[in-house]
Amino acid sequence: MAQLLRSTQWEALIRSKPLAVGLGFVSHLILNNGEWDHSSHLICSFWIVVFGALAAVEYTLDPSIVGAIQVSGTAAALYFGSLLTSILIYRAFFHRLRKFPGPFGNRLTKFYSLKHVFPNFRLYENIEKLHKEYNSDIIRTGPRELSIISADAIPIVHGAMSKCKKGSWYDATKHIEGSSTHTTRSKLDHKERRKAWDRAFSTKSLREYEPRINRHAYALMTQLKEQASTKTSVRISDWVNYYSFDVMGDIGFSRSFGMLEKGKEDELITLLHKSMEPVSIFGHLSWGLSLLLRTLGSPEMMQFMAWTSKVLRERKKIEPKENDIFSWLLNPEDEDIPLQLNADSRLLIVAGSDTTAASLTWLFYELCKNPDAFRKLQKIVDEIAPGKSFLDAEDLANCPHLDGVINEAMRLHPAVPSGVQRETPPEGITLPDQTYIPGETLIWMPMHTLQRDARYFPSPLTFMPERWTDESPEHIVDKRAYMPFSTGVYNCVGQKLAIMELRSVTANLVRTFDMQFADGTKGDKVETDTRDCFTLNVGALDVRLTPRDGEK
Ligand code: HEM
Repeated sequence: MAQLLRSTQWEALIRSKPLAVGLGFVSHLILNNGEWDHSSHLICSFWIVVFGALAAVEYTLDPSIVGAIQVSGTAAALYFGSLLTSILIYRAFFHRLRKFPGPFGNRLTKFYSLKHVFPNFRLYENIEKLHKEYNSDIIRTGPRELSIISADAIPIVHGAMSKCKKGSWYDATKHIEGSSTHTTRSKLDHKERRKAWDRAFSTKSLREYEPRINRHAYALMTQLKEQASTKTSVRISDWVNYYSFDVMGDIGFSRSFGMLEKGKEDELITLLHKSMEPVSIFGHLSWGLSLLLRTLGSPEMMQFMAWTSKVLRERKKIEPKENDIFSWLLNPEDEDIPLQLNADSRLLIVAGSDTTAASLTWLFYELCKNPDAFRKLQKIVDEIAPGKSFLDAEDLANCPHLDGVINEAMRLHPAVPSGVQRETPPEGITLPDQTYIPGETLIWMPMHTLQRDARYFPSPLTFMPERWTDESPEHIVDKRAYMPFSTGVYNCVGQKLAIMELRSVTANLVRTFDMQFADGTKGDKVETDTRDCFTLNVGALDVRLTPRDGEK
């Protein structure tokens, strides 16, 4: 072998600089086709093997470690130099998205987005600034990625007939837990699996869950009364978290997580939030997130996944008296739990708890910030079933002003603020204004920015529940721009349940208490500590709750 390698031709080939440069260009041609985001670990391993082997061969020819490192190092420098030069020149000047405005750095690499993530971990705010800076509805936020804030584009990107599919972002944890109904990128697989979820959230099923929602909302009020009687400051953001977790435990798995009862931050909530933290930094850098999870891993994510699978295993062993969500998802004939249902158990808890808790926290923040809106809501709620000690879902099913408060809080503070990733079909899409978006482009439509756009919601930064009722409908120009639950076939399956929860907690809280920011605070932590981790990790909200005279 060594003899063979020692032939002059081989020696020349191994040390050939033009060859290393040429291979760099060829690699770019290969990498430019297809999707490699979740193969980054394989590609890196391949490079390590190739350049390691080159050093080994060189050592065989000339047994000098320094020489071997030099030859391999030079080849690597030339190879990566030409690969990177080729990629950067192509992305900067020849890429199919070159006509779209945006920061130059974002054309070259998604790493540049990290600049927009730090220091506040709220990418959506910084993307909004970029739309303003470039005065454009469409900006380039990555080499093959656009951010679009046009209501006209929503049906084409997200609508029921859209040809767009979910982008590579959804595959980040596929190697660990397979795909959930939410993360599967196959339209057919999603359609099949979504049928069971739709049954779990049908009107009939929701009616079955109602008493359980009432029970937990009642437990929340009882705990808050206890807190209010002994403390001048109640961390309401924590309490709504306990509530939303307990509801999910009960309706999802027929068990209580007992968080309202314990009344303290459960390790699981900490775990969930920690497991979502890498997403705040790498959320928009799919291959980076994938590489991170495959190399360094995320112990918190693994622990959280192990816990949700355990919850599901325990649920499978019991025969609940009342149907829960997993009554619709589990097949009693399956002996083992299919991997995909483990992913769905995590989906249910993440999608159903944090989003609802974040929405409630922001809603109470807005009510404290706008005392007139608080009093008006209180007055309206007082008129609903005045003789009852507790308002249940049925009492609250028809109160447009209450719904206006909820919609307005979710308009200003959507729980998924950066939107969701979609990818255009190979032939591309054409927007109503005739803008052509080429194929295989990743698109984000940030709800935070769309829902604060004065073209669609005049006086966009004003908290105005009346825009959703007969009182001030002219303050909604284009309702399509309101999509906190997303829209189309992938929209939130739990939205009706979420609305029931929001109604129940909001109405019962305002009729039981007067509420204001805790002394010396103005909800500042919610403003400063909230992080965008796909869903929001909301900062703490401390309020003063005063039981009302003649409280119902
Ligand atoms: C205010 C509360 C909520 C908000 C703002 C919200 C928002 C969203 C959004 C934006 C999506 C689309 C995600 C995407 O396309 O990547 C979604 C999907 C989903 N949500 Fe919600 N959600 C809320 C509450 C809930 C609740 C209470 C549940 C369940 C009990 C739930 C279960 C789901 C599921 C299963 C999906 C995936 C649906 C699919 O892909 O077919 N959500 N949600």
